Amino acid sequence: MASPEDTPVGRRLRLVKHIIIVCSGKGGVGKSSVSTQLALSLRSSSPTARVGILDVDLTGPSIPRMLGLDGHPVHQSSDGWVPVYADGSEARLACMSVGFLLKRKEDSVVWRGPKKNAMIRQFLSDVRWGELDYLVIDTPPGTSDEHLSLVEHMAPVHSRISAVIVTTPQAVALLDAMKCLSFTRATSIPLLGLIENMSGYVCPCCGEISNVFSTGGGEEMARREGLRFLGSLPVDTELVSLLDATEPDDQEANVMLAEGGSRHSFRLLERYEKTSTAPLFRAIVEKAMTALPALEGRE
Ligand SMILES: Nc1ncnc2c1ncn2[C@@H]1O[C@H](COP(=O)(O)OP(=O)(O)OP(=O)(O)O)[C@@H](O)[C@H]1O
Repeated sequence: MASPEDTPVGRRLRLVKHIIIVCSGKGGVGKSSVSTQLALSLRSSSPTARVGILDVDLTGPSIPRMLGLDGHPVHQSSDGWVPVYADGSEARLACMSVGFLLKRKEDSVVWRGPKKNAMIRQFLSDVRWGELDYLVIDTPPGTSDEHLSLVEHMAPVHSRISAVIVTTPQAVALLDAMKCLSFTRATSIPLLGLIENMSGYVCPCCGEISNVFSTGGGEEMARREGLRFLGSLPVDTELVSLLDATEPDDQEANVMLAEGGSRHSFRLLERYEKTSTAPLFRAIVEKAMTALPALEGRE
C-alpha cells in the first residue's frame, strides 16, 4: 500500500519546509492582510527565502487583490497549475487563489462542503509550488469545511504545520478567537501564537494612539490561555490604501507588467517596507519563528 507521503498531496508538500495556517474566529479582523504581510515579511526574511501563499477563503478570496494580482490567469503546465508570482521573474513569492479561477471578480462561489473539499485537495495536489521555505494559508473566518479539509489532507503527510490566530481586541472577536483555539487544540495543530490587529489607531499627523476598539484583549487572552502573544498592530491607514488598491497607478508598474511581473506588486513590496506597520510585523515574525524549531523536532 502507498504511504501517505506518496499521495499527490504528499509529493507536493514534501518540498515545503513549513506550513502556516492563518485563522480568525470572526470575519473582517484582518486575517487576509495579516496573511499577506506574513508572506511579504517571510520573503524579506532572507535574500533566498521562497514563500507561497494559498488563499482557501473560497467565498471571499482577497489575496489576489492585496498582492496586486487581480485578474491574472492561472496557467496549466504538464506538471500542474503554475502559481502566480507576485515578484515576477524573481519567483520567490508564489500565490494561488480561487480568485484567479473566477471569470469575473464579482462572481461568487456557492459550493457545498464536498466541492470545497475537492477544490482544496486540488490546490494542495496540483499547484506546482516547487521548493518553498514557507507556505502561508489564508482561511475563511471561523472553523469551517475549508479548515477541516486542510487538516484532513495535510496532517497525514506533513509534520511541520502550525497556525496563527488573528483577533481584534473587542470581547466579541476574542470569544470567536477562542473557538479557533479549540479547533487547533482538537486537531493538534501547534499554535505559533496570537496577533491582535486593529489595536488602537495611530494618528498619522501627531502619532498619538487612540484606542478605537479598546486594546490589550488579545494579549490578555494569550496570557490566560498560555499562548505566545506575537504582538499588536494598530489601525494603519497607509496599509489600507496599499492593500486595498485595485488598479496599477503608474507607468513603472506597466513596464514591470510588460516584463512579466504583476501590476503593482513590485511597488507593493517596496512600499510595504516603508509603512509604519512593517517593522512591527517583522518583530511579530521574528517571535513566531522562535517557535518553528520545535516543530522540526516533531518529525
Ligand atoms: N491594521 C490594519 N489597519 C488598517 N486597516 C486594516 C488593518 N488590518 C486590516 N485592515 C483592513 O480591514 C479590511 C479587512 O481586512 P481583511 O480583509 O484582511 O480581513 P479578513 O479578516 O480577512 O476579512 P474576511 O472575513 O473578509 O476574510 C481590509 O480593508 C484591510 O485592508
